Amino acid sequence: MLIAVPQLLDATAVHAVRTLIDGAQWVDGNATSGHQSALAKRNLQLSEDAPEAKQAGQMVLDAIGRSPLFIAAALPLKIFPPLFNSYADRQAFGTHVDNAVRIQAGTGFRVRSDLSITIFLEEPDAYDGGELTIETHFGVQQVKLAAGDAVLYPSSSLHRVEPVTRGRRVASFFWMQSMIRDDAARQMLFDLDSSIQALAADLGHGHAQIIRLTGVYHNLLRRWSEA
Ligand SMILES: O=C(O)CCC(=O)C(=O)O
Ligand SMILES: [Fe+2]
Repeated sequence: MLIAVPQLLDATAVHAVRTLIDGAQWVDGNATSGHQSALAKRNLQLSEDAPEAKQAGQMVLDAIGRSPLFIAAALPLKIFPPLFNSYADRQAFGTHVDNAVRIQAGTGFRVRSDLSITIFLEEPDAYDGGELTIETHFGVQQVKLAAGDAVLYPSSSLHRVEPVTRGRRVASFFWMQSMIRDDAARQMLFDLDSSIQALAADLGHGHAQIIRLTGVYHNLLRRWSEA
């Protein structure tokens, strides 16, 4: 399932993150790749332990913590510290799936990648190409969103970044272990939650049937989640 999260970062946050990272030192993106990805990957990344990456990463974590849509869609258990990448001059990332387990250098913090996210940090009209192309059960989807918008997608899906032929594409990306490992189960919980929220807006959270449905949501989460 692909889920767009519009304006996960507002314009002020995008500007603050870009100001920090644009002045930082970028390195060959293969620093974080697995063997298969390394063959396909041609881009630049901020080094994981660059102070700018840590500070900008914290801004991204603050933003996702404030987004009810992100939380409802991802149901995150563990989040790999946000990374930042950039593509220009025909750089691209060929078709791959993300490594199943990410281990943070230095700390040994381990995250099973259930979900991947790309947060676009450049306006789409500032560059050509650079679509995130994701193969789904409903066919191939191409994603290129406004600065500050994000897309969540299963880390298990084949995906690639198309060559950037003009300008520069800048993004934040990272992986998450969800409380709900199974994509279909997570999608059902998200649909149920979204419908409950929409009904509650009409009928009020105190409505007896909304209370029952909210109970069903939590009881499914209790049954299925790792916490
Ligand atoms: O830049 C992107 O949107 C995705 C990057 C990616 O697929 C990866 O680093 O594994
Ligand atoms: Fe990837």
